[in-house]
Amino acid sequence: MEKIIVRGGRQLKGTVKVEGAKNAVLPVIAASIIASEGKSKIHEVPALADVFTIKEVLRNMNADVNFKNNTVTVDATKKLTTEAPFEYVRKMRASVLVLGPLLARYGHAKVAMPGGCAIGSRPIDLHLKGFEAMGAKVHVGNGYVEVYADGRLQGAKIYLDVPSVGATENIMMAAALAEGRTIIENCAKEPEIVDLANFLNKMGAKVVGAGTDTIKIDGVDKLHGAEHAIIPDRIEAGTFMVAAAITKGNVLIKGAEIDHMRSLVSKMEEMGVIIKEEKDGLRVIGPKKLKATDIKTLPHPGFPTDMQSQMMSLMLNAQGTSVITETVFENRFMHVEEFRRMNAKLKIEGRSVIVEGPVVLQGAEVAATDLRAGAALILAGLNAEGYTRVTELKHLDRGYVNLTEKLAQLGADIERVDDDRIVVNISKRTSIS
Ligand SMILES: CC(=O)N[C@H]1[C@@H](OP(=O)(O)OP(=O)(O)OC[C@H]2O[C@@H](n3ccc(=O)[nH]c3=O)[C@H](O)[C@@H]2O)O[C@H](CO)[C@@H](O)[C@@H]1O
Ligand SMILES: C=C(OP(=O)(O)O)C(=O)O
Repeated sequence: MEKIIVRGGRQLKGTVKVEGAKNAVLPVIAASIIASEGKSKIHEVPALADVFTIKEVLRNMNADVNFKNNTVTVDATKKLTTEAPFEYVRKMRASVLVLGPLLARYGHAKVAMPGGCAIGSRPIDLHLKGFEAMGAKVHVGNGYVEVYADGRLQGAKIYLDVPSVGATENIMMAAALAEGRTIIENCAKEPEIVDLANFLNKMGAKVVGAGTDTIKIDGVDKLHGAEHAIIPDRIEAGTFMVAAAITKGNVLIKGAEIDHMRSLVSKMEEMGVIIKEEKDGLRVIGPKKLKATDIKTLPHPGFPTDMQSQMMSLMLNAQGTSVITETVFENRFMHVEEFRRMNAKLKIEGRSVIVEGPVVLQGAEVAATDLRAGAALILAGLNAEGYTRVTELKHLDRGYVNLTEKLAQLGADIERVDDDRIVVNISKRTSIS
């Protein structure tokens, strides 16, 4: 079995470069299939398992997709098929993002219905409600969702009950070719929404308001391929920020975009972490003692749910009681049990977790319950006694490129092994002073 083995106690120092954002690249690649003319060239693409999955989804539909040197080229000018089977959606829920583009271009799309996952039930009712408002018919059956329209979709006013990232993206892409104006109210405001809108506009779409809570899209007749560079991954950047802070280290995170991470930066500063803006990124310096704080996950610009478990690792090292409240996903505390295996003092109360710190974490064999939980357990291992062995790495590989190598370059004692070797001589950590 593959696992990552971390021995705690090393201070991280040096520079690490952030990859392009997973949550931006997936919708952008999906959007590229709306183009009936010309190729799209997408730069700063991270070599993630999810990127390979979306590439296979598109190839399976008859698009030409190539991925080389962090650039993806898509030629979708041939007639595409309009189906994404379960084998892809099972691997990655974001496969549902082809619904909007296919519906816009062909008036038909059929995609396996995504189930729930380790963080919640994750319905797609708001995506479908948006399509229906634009005149599409929706049929759900036999594990598939099928959407179809007679003729062009019609622009509509759509209010989202919750500012769903995926629903905003799917509706924005469908509306790009609709007749007339679509207005999405209470939409998501994440930086990845802005990146998608920028890409669509380069393709010839007319999208305004991305990054605010109302987006207006004036439909056009067709879109063409475009060239675009993906924004930096704010969650990968945040993960390295926590790694620096937890090890009392000093790390320059190149490419980290402070404007995308204000809530995280301010919470980490509250905990005593020093964060300095430099020309090409953020320098993060861990304090001798971390202070406890509270966080509540919220849609952007609130605190991101995708940083919740990593913050739990940091809080376990802080002086005093911290409280984490998860409001975005109803079940994103699976990692609590794994942290407990490492001697963490955590109490779940409804949608909150009470974190008692500081605690001397002990290395243990733990499983990544989702991709961010995997990262959080590695972070905890960086300052734990002895060896932490993290399994279920398929989750981690969906969202992080070479995390082991990058942390090792910063000085962590970490390796990824592909066998069942038992680590003997479990040494005590060298203390981080
Ligand atoms: C590929 C990608 O970009 N993934 C991100 C995206 O996921 P994703 O787009 O799936 O997340 P959403 O913003 O849609 O989900 C937010 C909340 O809305 C609910 N909901 C969503 C859609 C819907 O039709 N009905 C409904 O009730 C969800 O169950 C969840 O409770 O945003 C999440 C919230 O920031 C992040 O954690 C994910 O990393
Ligand atoms: C939950 C996440 O992603 P996804 O929506 O792709 O599952 C994440 O990136 O933390």
